[in-house]
Amino acid sequence: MGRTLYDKIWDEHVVHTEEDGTAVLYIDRHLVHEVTSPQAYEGLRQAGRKVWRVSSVVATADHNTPTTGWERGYAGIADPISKEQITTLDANIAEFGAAAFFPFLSQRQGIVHVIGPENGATLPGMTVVCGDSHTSTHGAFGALAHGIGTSEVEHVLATQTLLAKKAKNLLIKVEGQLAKGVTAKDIVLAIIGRIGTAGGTGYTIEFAGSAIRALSMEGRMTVCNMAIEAGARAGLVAVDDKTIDYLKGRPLSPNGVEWDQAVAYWRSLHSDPDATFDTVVELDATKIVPQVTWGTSPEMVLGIDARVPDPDKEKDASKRGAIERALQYMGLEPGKPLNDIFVDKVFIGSCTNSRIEDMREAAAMVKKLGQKVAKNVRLAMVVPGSGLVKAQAEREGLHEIFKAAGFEWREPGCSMCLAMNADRLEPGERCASTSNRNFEGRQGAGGRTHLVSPAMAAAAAVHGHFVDVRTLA
Ligand SMILES: CC(C)[C@H](C(=O)O)[C@@H](O)C(=O)O
Ligand code: SF4
Repeated sequence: MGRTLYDKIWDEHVVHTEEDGTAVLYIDRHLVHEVTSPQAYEGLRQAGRKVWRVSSVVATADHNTPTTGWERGYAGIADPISKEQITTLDANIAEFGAAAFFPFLSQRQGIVHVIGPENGATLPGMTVVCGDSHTSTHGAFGALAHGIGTSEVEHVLATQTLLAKKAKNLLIKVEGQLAKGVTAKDIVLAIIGRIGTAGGTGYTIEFAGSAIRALSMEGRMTVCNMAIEAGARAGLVAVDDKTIDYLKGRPLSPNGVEWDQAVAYWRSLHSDPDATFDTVVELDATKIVPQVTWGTSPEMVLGIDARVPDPDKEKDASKRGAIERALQYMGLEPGKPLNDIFVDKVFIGSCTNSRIEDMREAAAMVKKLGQKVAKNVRLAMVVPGSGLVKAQAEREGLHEIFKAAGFEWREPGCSMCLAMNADRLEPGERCASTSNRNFEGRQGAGGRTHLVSPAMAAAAAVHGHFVDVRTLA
């Protein structure tokens, strides 16, 4: 019987399965950041344990790092708790070791889900874990990657294994060509709009179809990044030439004979033609329009040509209540066209959309519009996902386009994706954001988040309100 890509990677890594289905899974790559690792290392220390396979660990500081003031070094980290988390990671890696460590201020530092792939730390067929829910991102490389909790971080550090139960297989097929201006972010928001934030619960999602094949690796990472917002712990895309080309020559990628052997294996990393999925969902890419979230969950999303929903039209009482609460929090009136929503801040960044292609997409929109950030927008910021992305963008002159238009060009990190560092929304502020979560208070207490693509965020910054980027071509 044919196997899915998920089945194949799972089978390769199972060490043992209990009668109730609980499996011991071997872990190839462990990505570590400063938020979810301190207690795990402390646990090892107290038990007198070492890290089982130091060469599997790749670490960086990202959530708490400031995006300004790097010239002041560690003194530039204003918040004492942030500073402590960052220095604790430094000390833990110094004591326990890692294959690679990109600390605060280093040139390769960045968001863990950006630096993993760009350094070749994420390879096809691997099991990848990180104490972070957006680890699903790495599934874009045909790796089985998912987030784990702090106690599991300790377990993996100590044993190189994870206890897990196999999920079901969900195939999401997106067929057809995207319209101009419609991007990977719009695909994944449209998927979540369709299946809901619980649609993928209990599944590993494989994203397939011609629209997914046509995406760059960056685009595939954007899609897999938000698999977790669709309820699935892991998302996958089959390996193809793009995957292999992306990885060639990366610092931690294999080379020489090992590269050839690896590529031969990687080419088997796709679902067999006769593989069966527990559930199949199909989307027509030609019908996807630029998406904007209007509420406080990623599933509260509509095309830019829509209006804010009217709770009175919802028959289901609990859904009606959810819409009412969301609209109240978001300060929105039913029936308002989405393109009449004005924003106070714009954030282009996060592990969803801070790679070089996202920077290019946003810069191209700013350049095309040829105007400055609108007067009503208090702050428009672009935060590259890593030091390497920043350097590449600067080589291409993208920072000059942003700065000339009035955007701030910052140092890499999670930044305003979540309020764990100095970048945040003030109560009541409304933000066009390229991140992945729009929960209440996510970007700061009382802050209002609208999730969009980089092109949509750039256009909102210049116009001061949302606009359909398809009309700007
Ligand atoms: C801080 C971390 C544990 C968290 C996560 O797991 O995703 C964060 O990255 C987020 O995006 O909410
Ligand atoms: S950028 Fe945002 S979603 Fe991604 S790891 Fe950082 S906080 Fe989490």
